[in-house]
Amino acid sequence: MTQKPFRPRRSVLYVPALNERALAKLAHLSCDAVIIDLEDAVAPSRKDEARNVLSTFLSTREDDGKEIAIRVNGLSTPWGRDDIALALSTRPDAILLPKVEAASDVLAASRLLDDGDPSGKLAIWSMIETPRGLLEVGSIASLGREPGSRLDCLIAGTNDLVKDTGVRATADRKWLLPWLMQMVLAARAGGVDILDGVSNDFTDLEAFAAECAQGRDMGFDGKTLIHPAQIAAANLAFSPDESEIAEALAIRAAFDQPENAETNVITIDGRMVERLHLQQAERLLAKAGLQRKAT
Ligand SMILES: CC(C)(COP(=O)(O)OP(=O)(O)OC[C@H]1O[C@@H](n2cnc3c(N)ncnc32)[C@H](O)[C@@H]1OP(=O)(O)O)[C@@H](O)C(=O)NCCC(=O)NCCSC(=O)C[C@H](O)C(=O)O
Ligand SMILES: [Mg+2]
Repeated sequence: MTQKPFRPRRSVLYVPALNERALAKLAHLSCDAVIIDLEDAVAPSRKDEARNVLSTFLSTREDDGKEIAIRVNGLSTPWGRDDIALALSTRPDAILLPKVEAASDVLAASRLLDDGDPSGKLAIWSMIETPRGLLEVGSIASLGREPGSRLDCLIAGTNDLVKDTGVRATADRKWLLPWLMQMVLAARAGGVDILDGVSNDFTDLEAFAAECAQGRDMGFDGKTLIHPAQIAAANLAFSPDESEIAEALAIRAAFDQPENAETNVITIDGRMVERLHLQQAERLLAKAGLQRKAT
């Protein structure tokens, strides 16, 4: 299977599609990706207006390297198909499907994209935010391993999960943690990225930094954000630090030695290092922008 090119998704900012002032700010923000929301951030009476604003924004913006996803409305709503048509005409990098409950939801959206985007460049990201979606997360994520699959990323929707399950949203997220770990596991099995849910209090940056650190330690690739004030902490938490980079470079250098070419277990600074650690090191170095040059 060919490896997908690495895209950093440390900080992924939601912006309501109707908020022109916020859209105009995006070019100056240092988030890795943006999700422009046509779903929950837009009232039902304003969906058409939001699509128009978004269309103008996407057709006039200059590419600044950020990944752009459009969060469409669900296909069972009156707006989902028009949102997908908009995505096909404006060509973001991805559409984000809300409230995905089964692999068939992703496949249905993928079929709608096939006619307008036969090359399969438009990726699909999927929210996991309902009890059913959570129970099906393994089969949803496993689509990522299907040849030609558009599924590229899962996103935890913790607000909807709290609403639908009745768990209390505590600062330490203790009731959500088992479900979040389930999502991480499913994403790894399916070979897709997984992003942590949002933190609604955008004024308590200390608590936010702690939540980012928790998400990083749980294995998330990045965090979804609601406010520009949250970008710096997410970028910091989900970037490898200097000592991790140094250690990974040492592992790469050790396995590059000709005498280790046929060796799977070596010692570095008194610690056992296996080839599996080399894979881990290469993934970390890719995150730090230090991937090996193609030969
Ligand atoms: C939460 C907000 C409504 C707060 O907005 P505001 O009161 O305007 O905040 P500030 O005055 O502090 O804003 C300062 C300037 O920053 C700009 N800004 C604010 N938010 C954004 C943003 N997201 N992207 C870009 N720029 C932003 C403001 O425009 C101010 O600039 P200026 O006007 O020039 O002074 C607001 O932050 C917001 O709307 N956030 C996103 C909300 C959203 O999209 N929600 C839906 C997605 S979250 C979700 O659904 C999760 C999931 O589905 C689940 O279930 O968990
Ligand atoms: Mg939601």
